[in-house]
Amino acid sequence: MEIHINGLTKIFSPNIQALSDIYLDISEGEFVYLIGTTGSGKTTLMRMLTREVLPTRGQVSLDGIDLRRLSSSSLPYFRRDIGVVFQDYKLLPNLTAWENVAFVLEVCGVPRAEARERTDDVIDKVGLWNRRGLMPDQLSGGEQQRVAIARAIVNAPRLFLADEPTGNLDVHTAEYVMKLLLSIHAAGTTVIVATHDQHLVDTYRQRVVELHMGRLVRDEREGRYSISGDL
Ligand SMILES: Nc1ncnc2c1ncn2[C@@H]1O[C@H](COP(=O)(O)OP(=O)(O)OP(=O)(O)O)[C@@H](O)[C@H]1O
Repeated sequence: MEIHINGLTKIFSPNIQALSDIYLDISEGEFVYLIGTTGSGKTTLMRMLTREVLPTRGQVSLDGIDLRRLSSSSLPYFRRDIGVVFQDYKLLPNLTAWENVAFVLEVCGVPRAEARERTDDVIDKVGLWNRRGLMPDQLSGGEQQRVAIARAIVNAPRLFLADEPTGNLDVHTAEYVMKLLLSIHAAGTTVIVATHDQHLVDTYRQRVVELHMGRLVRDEREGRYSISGDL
């Protein structure tokens, strides 16, 4: 999915300007880290890509569609193309890990046999096959996070947004999750990862966009890391 952001500004209240005049283009299939200190506007920017937050000024277009022009009836269809893992995983507490993922396909009307197969595949991919029958409160934080990732990718989204996907994870699990995100990228999905984890950014190098107090202060495209390990 291709993203064009033009003069984007978000003012929550007279003294809270979360984003100031952002210009940013992201091509189909790119991987972008969104970095910046706490409160710099990363989450606000991502929530504007899903149209949860509307601009005060400026424009966000995905694949040439100006999000302001989307009708509320077309919003759910538009969002099916976007996989999201935000800090609150919002897993359904009364469904197992497997059911949390399958539920997405059920809502989208995918035939049952196909839904079962796709859910099995993705649960296996995130390394939760042996945990698939457990309820969210029986899973560790890192396992819940991987259920959230599985749920976000089961519908083969064209854009994947992750807010601090490795926050609170040990080094080993963080690495596992990161490789998972790189494999989603390798399959052609546009990926945006908001993170404070400088180690991650230095290890798996990709385009880096930095915000500071709502302004875009850095955009570096050099030194890509690919899933095959080439730098
Ligand atoms: N719904 C809201 N109402 C009012 N202010 C908000 C709202 N959402 C965000 N803000 C403010 O906008 C600014 C940017 O917040 P945002 O969550 O986008 O930053 P962030 O870079 O994601 O921070 P963190 O790294 O801590 O998650 C902050 O000052 C925040 O308090």
